[in-house]
Amino acid sequence: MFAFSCSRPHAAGFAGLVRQIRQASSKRWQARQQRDQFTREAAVQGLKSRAAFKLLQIDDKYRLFRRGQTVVDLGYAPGSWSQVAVNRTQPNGRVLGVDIIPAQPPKGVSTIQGNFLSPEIQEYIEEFLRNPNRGRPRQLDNIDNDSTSSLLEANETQSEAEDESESPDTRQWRTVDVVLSDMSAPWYQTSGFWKRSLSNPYHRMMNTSGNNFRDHAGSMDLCNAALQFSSKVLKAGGHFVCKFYQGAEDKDLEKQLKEMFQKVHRLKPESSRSARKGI
Ligand SMILES: C[S@@+](CC[C@H](N)C(=O)[O-])C[C@H]1O[C@@H](n2cnc3c(N)ncnc32)[C@H](O)[C@@H]1O
Repeated sequence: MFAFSCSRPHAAGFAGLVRQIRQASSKRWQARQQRDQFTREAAVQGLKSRAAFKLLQIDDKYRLFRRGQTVVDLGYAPGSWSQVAVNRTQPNGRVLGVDIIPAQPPKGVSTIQGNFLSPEIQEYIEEFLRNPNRGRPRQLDNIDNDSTSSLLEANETQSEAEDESESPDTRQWRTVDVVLSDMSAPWYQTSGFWKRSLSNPYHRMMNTSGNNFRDHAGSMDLCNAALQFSSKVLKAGGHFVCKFYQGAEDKDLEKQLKEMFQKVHRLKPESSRSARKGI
C-alpha cells in the first residue's frame, strides 16, 4: 500500500525549504551548463563527443600517450577517445577501436566490429595486434622505440619485474601500450541502418537499465574482460584505463588492478562530475 502524508512546514521551515530547493536547482543548472559547455567545445574541436574531455584530462594528469604507441580502444563508438589517442600518438601511432555496433571509424583508426565478450572476437583482435605494423601509417622511419619504456606516472603501470619473468615468446605477443575501455550503453544509432545483423547488437549489449545493481554488474563484467585481455597484450609499462559504474564489486576490481599494476588511480574527471560513473 502507498500513502501520501503531506503537511505544510511552519513559516521559518517553509522559507528554509524554498531556499534548499532553489540551491539544488541552481546546482543542477550549473552542472547542466558545464555539460553543455563541454558538448559545445567538443563540436568546435571536431571531436565526436564530449567524452573526449575525460580522456584528455586523464592524459594531462598521468601522461598515458606517447608518439608511436599502439592503443586499443574497447567500446570506441562514436570515437572521441580514439580521436584523442590518434592525436596524441602521432606520428606513427596505431589505434584499434572495437565496438559491437557499426560506426564510422574516426580518421586514422582501424576498427573491428564485434562483441568483445566473444572469445572469437578477442582472438581476432589479438591476431591483428600480433603484427606490430598492422594498422600503422606507412612511413615507419620515425617509430619511437622508447615509447613505452618508462611511463611510471601512468594511470596504471604494469610491473617490469613481472615481464622479465616471462618467456621471450610471451613477451613478443605484448604489442600494446594503452588499453582503453569505455564499454557501456551504446550511442543512438545514426547510420548503418541498412546493415541487418542476425546478432542484433543493440539488444544484446550492456544497456544501462536504471537499475544500479544491474548496471554495475554489467559494467564489472566488461571491465574484468578488458582487464584479462590487457594482461595478455599490454607491454611492460603499459596503461589500462577503464570506466565503470560504481558499486559493491568495484573494490574487488581495484584489488585485482593493484596486484597487476604498480600504480592505480581512481578518479572522477571534471567533465563528468555530475555523473555517477567512476574511472
Ligand atoms: C559510452 S560509449 C563509448 C564512447 C567512446 N569512448 C567515445 O569517446 O566516443 C560505449 C560503447 O561501448 C560499446 N559496447 C558495449 N558493450 C560492448 C561489447 N560487449 N563489445 C563491444 N563494444 C561494446 C557500445 O556499443 C558503445 O558504443
